[in-house]
Amino acid sequence: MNIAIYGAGSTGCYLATELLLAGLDVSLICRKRIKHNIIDNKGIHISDYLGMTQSAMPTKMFTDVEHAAQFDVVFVTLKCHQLDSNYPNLLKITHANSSIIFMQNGLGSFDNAHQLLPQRQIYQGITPFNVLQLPNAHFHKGTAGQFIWPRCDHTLQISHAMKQHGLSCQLHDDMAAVINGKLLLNLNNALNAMCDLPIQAQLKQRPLRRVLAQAMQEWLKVCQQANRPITQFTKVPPKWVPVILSLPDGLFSMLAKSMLDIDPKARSSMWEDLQAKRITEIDYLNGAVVKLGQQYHVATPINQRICAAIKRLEQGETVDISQLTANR
Ligand SMILES: NC(=O)C1=CN([C@@H]2O[C@H](COP(=O)(O)OP(=O)(O)OC[C@H]3O[C@@H](n4cnc5c(N)ncnc54)[C@H](OP(=O)(O)O)[C@@H]3O)[C@@H](O)[C@H]2O)C=CC1
Ligand SMILES: CC(C)(CO)C(=O)C(=O)O
Repeated sequence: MNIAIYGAGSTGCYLATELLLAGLDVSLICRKRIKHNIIDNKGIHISDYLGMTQSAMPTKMFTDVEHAAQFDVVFVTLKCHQLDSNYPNLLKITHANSSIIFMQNGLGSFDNAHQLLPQRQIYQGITPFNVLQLPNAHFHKGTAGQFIWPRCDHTLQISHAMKQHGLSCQLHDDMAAVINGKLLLNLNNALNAMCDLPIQAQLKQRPLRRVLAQAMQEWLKVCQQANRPITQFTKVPPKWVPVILSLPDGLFSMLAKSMLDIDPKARSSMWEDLQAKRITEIDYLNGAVVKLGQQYHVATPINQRICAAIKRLEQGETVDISQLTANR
């Protein structure tokens, strides 16, 4: 089985390293700057918030698909808005028995995949933790979790190889529920980017927690109305997460120890996007809640305001976050 990571950046390089450490054949399809960085630093270096460090060199690295082989499994770790233009390349580097696993956050990014990738096994996977790209081909995992993939023949083989090397992943049968559950957590990406604080410091501020709680309540209402199942990612069921977030500081720190037990420097990927002046994934996160809210007649005023604020930040304008937190 040969594996490719298509669009290897933060999460893709981290994933590639875990798979290489499991003894698998893993190639990257990546930008020239990533390839040269990995060569100059003699491999990809990963670390995590618990002190783990590991390194590995990809089997091969391609900066265009013309010279790439056909792969049995392709993990697509592009940003949401980069998918549409890359379907022809994904078709070229796969065959009729390939599995293509899309690892994007949020909803709606791979709506066109089934039509544009005929005769391919198409799945969605999830990275439930944060990865920060540091200098010298170093990728740091700042929060807890394991890669989550759909159960299929290829992921069963990968999971087996990982287990044999002391690594782990989770396989699920109902990825739609997992995606809905992950979106609940990703509703914090925009707020984290806007307040410009590490996630841990942000969660210590009750007004910011209460805005997040309201954004989550809106998504939970949409899920209920639309009959969408939602997987539990936290110690408590999804409907309790906004309740706990809204508690006064003392009670929150007591009850939400695991939420706060993260790298004190970890930030959301949207914070990284705004810092790098890249377009964000807001349309697929809070924007997806607004869109489904309209479809199912659920009001989503907080998510609408968050989307509008992020759009202003994308345009280089400033945003006063106290307008969102006022009276909360
Ligand atoms: N970062 C994180 O902590 C987490 C991210 N996620 C999700 O995972 C997905 C991927 O995020 P992330 O890993 O941060 O994204 P990155 O931007 O770090 O990685 C994507 C990479 O693909 C490159 N790329 C784009 N087009 C091509 C192409 N045609 N050929 C080769 N390379 C290409 C990008 O280059 P360029 O920048 O030049 O476009 C970039 O290096 C997102 O949906 C995100 O929401 C989920 C959990 C955590
Ligand atoms: C892990 C988490 C929820 C961290 O914010 C994330 O998915 C992201 O940064 O995109």
